[in-house]
Amino acid sequence: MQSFESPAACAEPVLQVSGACKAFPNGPTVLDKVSFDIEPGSFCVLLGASGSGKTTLLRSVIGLNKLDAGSVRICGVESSPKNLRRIRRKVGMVHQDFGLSGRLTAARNVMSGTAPDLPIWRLMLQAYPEYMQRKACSLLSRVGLEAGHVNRLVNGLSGGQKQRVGIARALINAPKLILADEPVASLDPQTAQDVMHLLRQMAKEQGAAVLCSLHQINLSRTFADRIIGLREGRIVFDGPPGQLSQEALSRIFGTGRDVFSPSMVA
Ligand SMILES: Nc1ncnc2c1ncn2[C@@H]1O[C@H](COP(=O)(O)OP(=O)(O)OP(=O)(O)O)[C@@H](O)[C@H]1O
Repeated sequence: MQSFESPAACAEPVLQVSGACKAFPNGPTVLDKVSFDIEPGSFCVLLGASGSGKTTLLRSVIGLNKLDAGSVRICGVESSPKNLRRIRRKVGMVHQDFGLSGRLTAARNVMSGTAPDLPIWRLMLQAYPEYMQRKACSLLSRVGLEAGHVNRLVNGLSGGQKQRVGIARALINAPKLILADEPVASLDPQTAQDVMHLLRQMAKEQGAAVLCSLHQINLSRTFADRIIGLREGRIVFDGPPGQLSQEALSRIFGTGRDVFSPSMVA
């Protein structure tokens, strides 16, 4: 089996999801035999309506939800409790609600992304090595945060600025895979476009694959290399954006009245 330390790590698929099944106690099946691989560097959108299982799938990939059946491998290593620390070093996360500490500065939030590699005392004292501070500043500059905001508390930043910080934090460990859960859901349409563009550009630059959940059809078409359509926990479409026909959209979203509501189109 390939180890993370090997220079050739991740020549195989970055992510392999195999027969993933999940149901919550007394609830319906949320993931139903979900299987797919993601190749290095690919920008893959997980497209589905609310409740289709996108968040559950992303949480299962990183081991936050335990699967009832099936497996997840990241760079060939099984995502299991005993491997969790190693796995998380290879994965960056971008959250819908940014997942930042509002009372910490932008730079400190970015450095907190190095948690799996730092001794706990450094995290508690917020005592980050100088090279890490330089790296955080460099990333914040690359994601377009103005220099004057680097040492500002995140609470004082706009939504778009916060998500730039979130992307910089996801990148600080040079991940092979970025998991982004509805990363632009709370942003206005123009900022959503800008942030999606940035996420794609930064991931491509760094050679990271992305699995990004979205419910906006236009954003998926614009930014994805590949779209996986999820409906009621099943994959009902898997292909490039050019193949996302009206019929495929009906499979993903059904034919209900709100299928093509304006809120889906960013
Ligand atoms: N911890 C939980 N306990 C019970 N049911 C849950 C739990 N988490 C999710 N669910 C249920 O699983 C289903 C899928 O939820 P999930 O959040 O994965 O969907 P989603 O596609 O991400 O939706 P959204 O776009 O609204 O975030 C929903 O019916 C939800 O109510």
